Amino acid sequence: MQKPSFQPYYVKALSSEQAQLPTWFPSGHSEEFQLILRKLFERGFRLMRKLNIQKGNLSNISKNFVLSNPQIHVVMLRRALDGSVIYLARVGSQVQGPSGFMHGGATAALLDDCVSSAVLLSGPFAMTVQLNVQYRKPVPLNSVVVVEGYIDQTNGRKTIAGGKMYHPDGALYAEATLLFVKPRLVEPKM
Ligand SMILES: CCCCC/C=C\C/C=C\C/C=C\C/C=C\CCCC(=O)SCCNC(=O)CCNC(=O)[C@H](O)C(C)(C)COP(=O)(O)OP(=O)(O)OC[C@H]1O[C@@H](n2cnc3c(N)ncnc32)[C@H](O)[C@@H]1OP(=O)(O)O
Repeated sequence: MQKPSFQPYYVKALSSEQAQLPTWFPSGHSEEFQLILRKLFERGFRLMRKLNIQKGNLSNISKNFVLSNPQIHVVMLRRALDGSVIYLARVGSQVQGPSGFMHGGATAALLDDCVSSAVLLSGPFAMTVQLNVQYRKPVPLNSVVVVEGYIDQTNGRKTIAGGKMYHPDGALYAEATLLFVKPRLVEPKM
């Protein structure tokens, strides 16, 4: 009798998620694709549909500079356990800074956006007031990068958060610390 083949849960997850993935992403059969997502699934991240945040007054958020940029294709994942967010992004050839490499401002924008998503999805509306980026290695154009955003601590209206951008094999490109402030409630005039 033929044994049923063992199919890890992420393979099933991948096949149901694939239909939603953008066409730029490496095909579902490519090893790179399977490997990146498998590692993220194993760490508890799950794919988020942009559709989930395209409802009502949140619709403008996915139109922002990073998420709507045709040169920065983003697939968003989130881990319910701690609210961390991952952007799996493919950086196009026109996001160039130094020849052949990604512009540092675009790196900062991607980090800011990913960490902002983690903050916004986990709590009340807050804005970035400080962003400190450490650039460790130049990011090649036309490559897939993993961007991770997480919250460190919240104290009153202030939230300290962090982000990392790395190659899918784990090599660090950049890391950032951010301060978010929830705007003061403006008292209505009587
Ligand atoms: C609407 C609901 C949204 C729900 C979203 C749901 C899902 C989201 C999903 C996906 C999201 C995707 C992407 C995210 C989208 C965009 C990401 C981009 C993020 C950005 O790109 S965002 C733009 C750049 N960002 C700014 O444009 C901010 C300009 N800024 C201000 O608009 C004001 O700054 C404000 C209103 C923030 C605060 O003003 P305020 O008057 O309410 O507060 P105040 O001044 O009193 O400061 C209170 C305490 O923060 C300290 N403090 C303030 N600033 C500081 C600083 N720079 N350094 C150190 N400490 C600072 C003070 O020292 C004081 O501290 P203390 O209390 O200890 O004295």
